[in-house]
Amino acid sequence: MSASSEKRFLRALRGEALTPPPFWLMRQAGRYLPEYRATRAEAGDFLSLCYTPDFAVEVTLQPLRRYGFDAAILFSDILVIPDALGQGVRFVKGEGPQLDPIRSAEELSRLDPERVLPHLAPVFETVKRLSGEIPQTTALIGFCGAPWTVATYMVEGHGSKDYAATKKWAYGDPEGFDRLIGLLVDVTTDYLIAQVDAGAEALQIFDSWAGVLPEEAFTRWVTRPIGEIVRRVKAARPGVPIIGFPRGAGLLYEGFIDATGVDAVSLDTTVPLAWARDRLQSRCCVQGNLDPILVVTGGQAMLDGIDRILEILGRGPFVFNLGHGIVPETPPEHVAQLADRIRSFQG
Ligand SMILES: Cc1c2[nH]c(c1CCC(=O)O)Cc1[nH]c(c(CCC(=O)O)c1C)Cc1[nH]c(c(CCC(=O)O)c1C)Cc1[nH]c(c(C)c1CCC(=O)O)C2
Repeated sequence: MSASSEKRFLRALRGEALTPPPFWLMRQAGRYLPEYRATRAEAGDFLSLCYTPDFAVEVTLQPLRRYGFDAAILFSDILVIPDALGQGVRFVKGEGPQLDPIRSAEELSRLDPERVLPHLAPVFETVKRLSGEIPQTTALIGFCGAPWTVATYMVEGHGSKDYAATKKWAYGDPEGFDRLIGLLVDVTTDYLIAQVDAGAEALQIFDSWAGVLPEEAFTRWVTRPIGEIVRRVKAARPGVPIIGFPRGAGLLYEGFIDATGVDAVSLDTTVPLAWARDRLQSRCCVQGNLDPILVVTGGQAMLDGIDRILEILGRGPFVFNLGHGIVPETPPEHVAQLADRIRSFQG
C-alpha cells in the first residue's frame, strides 16, 4: 500500500513524522460521555457491554462521531481473559473488578485455556463489524492486558495499591508464578492473532502496573513475556504494528523497546519529554503523554500542556495521546478543544 494512501496512525507507527501528529485517547470510550452512560445502562452490566457486539460497536463509535480520532480502540477490557479462562470476573459498581483470587500454582488447574477463544467469539465479531463501520481514514486498534498486569488482578482478586499478594507469590515461588505468566503469554498471543484476523490493524499491550516492579522482576515478568508475545504475533501475522505500554517503566523504557521489538511505546505522564525525544524516539515511534487530569482542568493549563508535548515530540514519529486513560469526570467539551489544538499544530 502506498504511504500516501495508508492511514496516518499506521504511518506514524511505522516511523513517519507527520504534522499534525495522529491522535487518539486511551479510554476514549467511557463514562465521561453521556451517550456511553446511556448504552451502559441499556446493557445492564459491564461484561454484557463487552460481550454484546451491538453495544460494543456502538460505544466504540461514539467518541469517533464526536472527535474524529485517527484510531478507534476495540471496546472490551483486559479482564476478559481471566473471565474466558473460567476464573469468574465481576464488575461491581463503585468497586471496580472483583475476581475469585488464584494464589498458587496448584490453583492453575481451575483455569481452562481451551475455552478462551470460543468464549471471546463476541469480541471478534465486534472487531469484524467495526472494521467495516469505522471511517476509511481511522485505524482499528485491538488490545490486551500484558501478562503481569492481568496476573495482578487474577492473584489479588481486585485492583490493589501494593500488589503484595502477587509479589509474595512471584518472589516466593518464581517458577510457579512463571507458569501463570506462561499460560497468559499463550492465551494472549492467540487472542491478539484472532483480533488481527477479525480486522484489527494495530495492537496495544497494556502493562498498567509494570511500574511497581524493580529492575530484575521487571525484566522477568514485564519485558520477557511481552517480548515473547510480540515475537509470536509478528511471526504469525507479520506487518501488524504493536504498541507496548509499560506504565511507570521510567529508565527501563529504553531496554524495554530494544528487548521486546515493539513498533511504538506509549509513555506514561511522568516520562520527561526531552529524554523521550533523545533516548526513545530515536528507537521507535512514541505515543503520549498528556496528564489526563489536565483534560479535566481544561483552559490554558491544558493548552500549554498540549503545546509543550507537540513542540518537543511533534517532529518525530509520534502519536498524541494521554499518559493514562481519560477519567470519568472529564468534560466532553475539553476533549473537543484538545482535538482542535492538536489539529492546528503546524510544526
Ligand atoms: C487496568 C485496566 C483495566 N481495563 C483496561 C486496563 C488497562 C488500561 C488502564 O490502565 O486503564 C483497559 C481498558 N478498559 C476499557 C477499555 C476499552 C477502550 C476504551 O475505554 O476506550 C480498555 C482499553 C473499558 C473499561 N473498563 C472499565 C471501564 C469502566 C466501566 C464502567 O463502569 O462503565 C471501561 C470504560 C472497567 C475496569 N477495567 C479495569 C478496571 C481497573 C476497571 C475499573 C476502573 C474503572 O471503572 O475505570 C481493568
